[in-house]
Amino acid sequence: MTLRDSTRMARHTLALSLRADRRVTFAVGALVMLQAGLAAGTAHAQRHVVDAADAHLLAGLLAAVALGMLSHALQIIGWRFSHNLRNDLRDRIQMALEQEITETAARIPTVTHLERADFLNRITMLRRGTLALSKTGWAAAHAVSTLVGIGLSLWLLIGVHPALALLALAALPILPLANRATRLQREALDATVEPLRREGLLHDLCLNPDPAKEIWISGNGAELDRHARALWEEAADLEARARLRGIGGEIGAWAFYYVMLSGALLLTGLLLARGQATLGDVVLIISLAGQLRAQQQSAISAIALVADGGRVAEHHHWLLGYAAANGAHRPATTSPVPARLTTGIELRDVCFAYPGTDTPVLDHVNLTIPAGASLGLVGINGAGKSTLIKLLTGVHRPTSGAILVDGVDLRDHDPAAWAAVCTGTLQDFLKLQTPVSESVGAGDLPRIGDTARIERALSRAGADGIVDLLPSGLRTQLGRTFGGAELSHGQWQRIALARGLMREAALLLLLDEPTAALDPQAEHDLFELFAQQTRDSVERGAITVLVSHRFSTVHMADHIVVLSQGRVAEQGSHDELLGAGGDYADLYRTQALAYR
Ligand SMILES: Nc1ncnc2c1ncn2[C@@H]1O[C@H](COP(=O)(O)OP(=O)(O)OP(=O)(O)O)[C@@H](O)[C@H]1O
Repeated sequence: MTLRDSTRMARHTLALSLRADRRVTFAVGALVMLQAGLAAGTAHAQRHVVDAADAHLLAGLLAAVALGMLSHALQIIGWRFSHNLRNDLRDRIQMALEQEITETAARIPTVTHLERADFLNRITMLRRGTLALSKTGWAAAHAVSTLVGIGLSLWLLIGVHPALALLALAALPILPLANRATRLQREALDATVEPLRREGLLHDLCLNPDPAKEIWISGNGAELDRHARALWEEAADLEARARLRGIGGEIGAWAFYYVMLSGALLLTGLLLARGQATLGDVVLIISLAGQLRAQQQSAISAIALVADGGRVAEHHHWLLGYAAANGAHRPATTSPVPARLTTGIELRDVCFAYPGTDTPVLDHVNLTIPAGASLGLVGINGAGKSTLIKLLTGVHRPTSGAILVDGVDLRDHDPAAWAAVCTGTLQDFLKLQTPVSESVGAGDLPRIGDTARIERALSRAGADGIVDLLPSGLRTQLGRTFGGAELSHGQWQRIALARGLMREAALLLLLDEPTAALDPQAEHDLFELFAQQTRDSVERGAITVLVSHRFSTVHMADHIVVLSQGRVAEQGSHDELLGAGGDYADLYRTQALAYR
């Protein structure tokens, strides 16, 4: 944390406050600054009330009472107003910050960062700290106002006796200790991020219907709960100990302050006894001593809040740096995505390792998919098929090597523009719990209301029969979470497939085991349909890539690639691979025998 982080965040949050409501921001600013003079004004008036009464000056007494009342009333009313308005602004600043964080993370191309534990930890620390961030600007304004107020109180104290200025210095040791207390708390909060993320995940497992079924059968619920509770207790314990350590130091410093305050009162008593101070001065000291303590405490809290905002701002700074370094602010397109493919897609010496690992999942893959062709990808579990699909969509980028689209590196295309011409269904598809029309239409958001297209997609995915059985057809709410109709896993998969078929003019159709829950004949029929559509879309040069463990389906593809441990083990047409007599031929014959 640096002073620069704190200042930058204070300026940024005040700018957000202005953006949220200009007039209220200025009004609150004026009220906060007014507070500085009102405390001294009240004490000053009290002194004159006593001195005027002592001297039997009725006019002076009335004027001092009126001034004191006005000053005190403005102080209380101003504080109430500014406090409520500031809370409202703070909520709006916090919302704007949350939005900024989400948008910054969403602008980072690929999803690689979402699979990095350090990124997820940072984002969690940042999101847990948005309240602290949102307070930074107004805390800084409040600190300035109270410091001015302390200055005015001191000026009045010095007027009675210069030694009384020491009362202001007596609070100084509290400042670093209060700062230390918030630092310890923030460090504890940051240190508990990972255990609390684990705890949340474990509890979600028990509350989410899909994993909850397996947990029920395995009888692991109580154990998971115990484990989650232990993680929570560990985190709560760490935070509580940090709070106690912080408070311990502060108590000592406040004790010192009260010793000094007693000394100030004693000194004023002595001055009064010697006739060097008036009764009004004694009242002034008593009043200011109370006010000064409140002002000092307020200034210390405000400064500690600004410092805490600076600590969280360090995570904010990290996120902006990460986003900038990873292309979130790069000019959108260096090369426009073609409207049609003419040569096709080439993987040139592509290697890939998942973030945080060194193991190559794809190892020097060289492969050409001609425009207008269908590609079948086969290989045992873990061979790298889904990873290859993810690289083709731009969800991840090759660690080395390149993917060329009509000869242009995929990195040179705007990731969003490339994603807009890709479609398909992935292995871990979404079960969108919305009305059927939206669950399918979401595959092509601009056409979410195009009923004819939705019906066409459902029919191509063989899901029209499912909708016919639903009580309100396309308007039927899906999923139990909102009291809708529940589907079987295979039916959900057909809906997901229909969603993937919404983009009729896509250049790349990716099907990663899209029909694993369907019987082999249904999968065969569907892929026959897709292969035919690929051939029909010859003028767009669209490519279809299918991952499947069923050779009876894959054999229809124009080109087949066998992946083994991230490498291309064999490739060619079905006939070429059968003729080669390698692993593909063996596995094809084994499956053919099994289905005979
Ligand atoms: N998000 C990830 N982070 C780290 N490693 C991963 C990740 N996803 C997959 N892997 C690893 O990459 C390798 C290839 O996985 P991939 O999902 O591409 O295989 P696959 O051929 O599609 O397998 P399957 O037939 O089981 O779907 C596996 O060894 C897996 O452990």
